[in-house]
Amino acid sequence: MSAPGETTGTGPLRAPHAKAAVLIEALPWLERFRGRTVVVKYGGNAMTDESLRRAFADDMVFLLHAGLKPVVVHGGGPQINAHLDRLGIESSFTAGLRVTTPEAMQVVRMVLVGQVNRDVVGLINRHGPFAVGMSGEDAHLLTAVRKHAQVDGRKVDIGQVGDIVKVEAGAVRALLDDGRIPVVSSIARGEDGEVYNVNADTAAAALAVALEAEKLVVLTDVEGLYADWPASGDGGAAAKVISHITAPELKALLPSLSSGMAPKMEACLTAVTGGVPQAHVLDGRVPHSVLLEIFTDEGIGTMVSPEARS
Ligand SMILES: Nc1ncnc2c1ncn2[C@@H]1O[C@H](COP(=O)(O)OP(=O)(O)O)[C@@H](O)[C@H]1O
Ligand SMILES: CC(=O)N[C@@H](CCC(=O)OP(=O)(O)O)C(=O)O
Repeated sequence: MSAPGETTGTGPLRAPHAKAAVLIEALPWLERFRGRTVVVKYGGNAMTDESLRRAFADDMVFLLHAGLKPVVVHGGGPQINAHLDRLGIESSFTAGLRVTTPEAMQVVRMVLVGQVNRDVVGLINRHGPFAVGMSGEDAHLLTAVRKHAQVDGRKVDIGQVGDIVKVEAGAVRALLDDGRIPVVSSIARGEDGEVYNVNADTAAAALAVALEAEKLVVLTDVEGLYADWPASGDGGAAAKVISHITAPELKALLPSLSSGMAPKMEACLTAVTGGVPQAHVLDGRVPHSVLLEIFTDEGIGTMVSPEARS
């Protein structure tokens, strides 16, 4: 590692200027986002590599020190799958949502709240006393009702999966005002006394709307929304990522989307139609993708905006 002021790479004169240019490029974005809330959905598929996990935690602490108010909503689909497998419990998905039996619900809650949430909080807190973990059940943060999936125009029962009907974000706001980073698991309470499994993209969007966030950032394991999925699904040279899509365009595209992308893009649509100025789907496999998106001129991944950019 080089000491401050030392030069590396392309030459003794250019390197410091290039570094200064990177910092200065961030200035308008620092001015724009200072004091603003950014909700970051951290998908289970983007959590598998240790160095990427550390880079993610660095990014959240960087945002905090830069004067933004980051809120993390995490997933953990692959981690839940692994635990269900170990227990010999079968799991299946309908329209991108886990069919959640009462038995599976216990595992979902245990893995998200007891394992993944703790891991994310621990990673961030290597930097200091910043992250505070919460389940969506805590302080009535997320209230849900039982959801049914729509398959070919039919309502299909998918068990204890919830649709969020109410967000009481007071506890999250209090943490933000105290300079903390709330880390939220996507479990919701029901007014019927049940506990519900909520897709983490959906939970992040609902929270972004309730907090009047400036941005929703969704980290996943692809570059963004591919136009010609599944043909471009290997991410090869021919893969075409949609860099910008408006809410009306996305609404028209939604019925054709499959698997995990369906709830993800629906969440982006919910966010921007609910008043969040921008939602982004980014590649969580790229180190520091959140910082690149927020603080550099060329956006990455797929951006969803309410209307066309002027
Ligand atoms: N049009 C599309 N563009 C990109 N990925 C898509 C598309 N349609 C389906 N997918 C799939 O959706 C996945 C992301 O959803 P998911 O697995 O639920 O991720 P996460 O755990 O990050 O929420 C991608 O890895 C890809 O396999
Ligand atoms: C209803 C539903 O599908 N819930 C998800 C919750 C976790 C999640 O969304 O995790 P990712 O973001 O990693 O996909 C599940 O049980 O897998």
